[in-house]
Amino acid sequence: MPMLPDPSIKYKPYTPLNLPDRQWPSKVVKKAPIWLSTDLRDGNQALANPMTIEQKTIFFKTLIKCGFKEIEVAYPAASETDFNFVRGLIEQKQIPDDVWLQVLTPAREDLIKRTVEAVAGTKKAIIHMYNATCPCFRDVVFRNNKEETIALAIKHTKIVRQLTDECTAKYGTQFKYEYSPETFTQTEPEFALAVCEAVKTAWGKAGPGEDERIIFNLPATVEIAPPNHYADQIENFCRNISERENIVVSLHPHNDRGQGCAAAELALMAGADRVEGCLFGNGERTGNVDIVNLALNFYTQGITPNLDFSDIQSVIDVVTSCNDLPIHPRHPYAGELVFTAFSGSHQDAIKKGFEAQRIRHAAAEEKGEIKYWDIPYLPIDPADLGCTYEAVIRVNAQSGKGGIAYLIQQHLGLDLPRKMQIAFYSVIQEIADREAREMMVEDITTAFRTSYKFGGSKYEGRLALKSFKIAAEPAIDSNGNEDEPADERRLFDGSVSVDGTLRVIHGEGNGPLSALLDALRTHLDLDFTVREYSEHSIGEGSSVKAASYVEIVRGGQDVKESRKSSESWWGVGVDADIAASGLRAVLSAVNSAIGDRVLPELRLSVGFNTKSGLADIASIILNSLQLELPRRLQASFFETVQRYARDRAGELSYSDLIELFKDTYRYEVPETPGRIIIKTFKMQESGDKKELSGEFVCDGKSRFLSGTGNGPLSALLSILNPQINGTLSVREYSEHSIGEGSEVKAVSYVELSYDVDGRSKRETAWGVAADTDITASGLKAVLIAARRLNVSLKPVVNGQ
Ligand SMILES: CC(=O)SCCNC(=O)CCNC(=O)[C@H](O)C(C)(C)COP(=O)(O)OP(=O)(O)OC[C@H]1O[C@@H](n2cnc3c(N)ncnc32)[C@H](O)[C@@H]1OP(=O)(O)O
Ligand SMILES: CC(C)C(=O)C(=O)O
Repeated sequence: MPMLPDPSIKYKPYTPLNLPDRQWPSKVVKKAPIWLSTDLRDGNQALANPMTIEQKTIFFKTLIKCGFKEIEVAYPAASETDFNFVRGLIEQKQIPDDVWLQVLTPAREDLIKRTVEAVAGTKKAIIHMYNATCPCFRDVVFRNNKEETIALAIKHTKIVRQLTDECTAKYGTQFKYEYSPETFTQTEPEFALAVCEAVKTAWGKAGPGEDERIIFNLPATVEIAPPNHYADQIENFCRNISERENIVVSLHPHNDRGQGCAAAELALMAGADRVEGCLFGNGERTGNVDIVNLALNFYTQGITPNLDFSDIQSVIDVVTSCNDLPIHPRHPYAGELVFTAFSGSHQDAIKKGFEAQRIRHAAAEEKGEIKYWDIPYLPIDPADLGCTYEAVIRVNAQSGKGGIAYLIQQHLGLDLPRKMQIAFYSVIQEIADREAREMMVEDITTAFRTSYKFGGSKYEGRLALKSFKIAAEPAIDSNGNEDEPADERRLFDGSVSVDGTLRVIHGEGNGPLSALLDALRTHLDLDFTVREYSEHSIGEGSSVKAASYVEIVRGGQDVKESRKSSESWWGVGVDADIAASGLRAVLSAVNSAIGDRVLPELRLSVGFNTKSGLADIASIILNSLQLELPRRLQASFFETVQRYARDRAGELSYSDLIELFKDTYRYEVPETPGRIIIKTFKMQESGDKKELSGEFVCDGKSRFLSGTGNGPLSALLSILNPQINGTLSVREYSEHSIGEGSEVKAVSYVELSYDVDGRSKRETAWGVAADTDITASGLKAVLIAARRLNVSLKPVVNGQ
């Protein structure tokens, strides 16, 4: 059957109340009402499979935990289950002293008796009696006229009074009485008032004390009108019922028009004191009013709701399992999608909102002001309900850069610059479109790591920084201006893995990044310049790290061109050292830029292009012996290599080169009896100095010698210098480890200079040595350098 073109031939509109002086529209509710949960009665009676005693017990405990002080637990006359459940609660003393047990009964003597019996012995009980008062029910269900309806209510109220008085006398149970004219909203307003006046008189003991007041529960049993009509009806009732102070006006909205919450809120403005409803809106048909929704509406107005949903998920779990009904994903406050934004503009606003709020809160904190929650699209802080921000932003093809950047910030701690957000957004968009699915956080972080070669060896790109040193040297002041100090130039010396092979590279620039780019240009033929750079810190205290972001463009363009260039690549780097984070960011961007481009191979070049030749030879030593030669040693060895190659007409293989290195520096070559050998040694503290003592063999003669210095090397020189003609001193020293775990060794590089009186030229030589003991490696390196300098020993006097 189609819908009617003119529904007025079938449905009557509601009759508005003539209340021209209504006050409620300008009232503001400033405190939460008394709440009654009727989950275990109205909610339960609406279930296909009403709850078992076990389920009701679990639910009851949850309601107590949420803070309900009035709970309608059953319709005890309806079933053994309900009756026994109530008895169980009482007999097992499961009811806190401040909680009222409410039970429902129709206006029938036998059923009232059974109901009072159910609660006998409990501390506090509310007997809730109802009978139908509206014309349709009067005529159709009860076939009673108005007088008979009032008489029924009076008679059974008196029965309730008598039975409860007897129960109080016998068991000490304290009673309140609640009466519901069903369905209030469809009852003539003056008749609803007349019935309630009659019931109040019949009850005979309503007073102004908190526990003396009679409860008139005014149900919108079926929601048949807009919420303003309910508010008018409630205001009219409150204004016209006598002894208002002796009455609790209670609301019992249903949700047939989907306006249960609105009706309750307007009716509270109209003067009601109490609300009956169910968690998440279970109940007959479309349900009772949702108390969680109402309570949290109060909360988000800054009003304490007197109910606690700070672990809303545990409440959802109990309610859904006991009711065996799901909660809609869009259900206010509780649905799994209600704190989630998929769409780009929402995500962007939320991200900006969090940033702005952080700043606002910091300022408010300083001024001792309230830190108000004010985030676009999020009326409540999910954390207040025990939810995480995890699901606030979820990404699909409708999402924008802001949301994606938010997730990167949340999960990787990176605050991407705006232009990089745009660049990464297109990466995600492409995947989301192609795969036509939601992008989970892990999809996004993995795409980020893969795109920017970020996050450890697993994501390493074709170029990866292995070690580096940045040195400063004064720049030549081209202006010749002596008043201002000249800027310093930066020298980059480092090793970079290039497609798995270690390469030693050197470069110079105004700063570390341009020095690295210069090194890439020189050694790998990669020409890029930085167009944008930014950085921020991650974390605090000793664990603080720097995150750097760079945008590079092709080199060889002038500033104007490079500013306009539409082709650019972004990179990111994180490191405890800020220079390292910037260098990593450059390599990350370069990795994107080079794609599959073939890079110049590592070759043995001993020609006159010293910059790359020197580095290539250092790279070969690094790859074969794992030795990271200091810059000056590279230069020194390079000269040796060039001489060697010249003597052999340029013929030099990789293995020749390695042998040449070992031979030159006596590296990993068994010690041959030299002019000075250390056989055994001991280091010990001597005041704030170090004392070295040991057995030395000088020109084949064993000597026990000792000396002190600031460290082992100066202590050794203090031993050697008195034995030789001239003076040895350390010009440069460095060390690093090679190998891993128990195989780890220290390698020391020492450059000694040798001054001999009468010789105009000071001689220098390098020594390289490795040992599992770092002191021994340093001492050995000194002795190798000394032997290479051909120091002449003084003659031995008296065995000394
Ligand atoms: C709006 C609400 O939610 S009201 C609460 C509704 N909840 C329930 O009905 C759940 C529990 N109900 C039950 O278990 C049963 O209906 C019982 C035990 C109360 C009564 O069962 P029965 O005696 O078999 O009667 P039945 O279920 O047919 O109820 C209808 C009878 O009760 C009468 N009745 C209905 N409401 C009331 C009332 N509030 N006061 C007095 N009598 C009433 C009807 O007029 C009808 O009487 P009739 O048999 O003389 O025509
Ligand atoms: C018993 C009454 C209050 C009721 O449940 C209703 O009218 O919906």
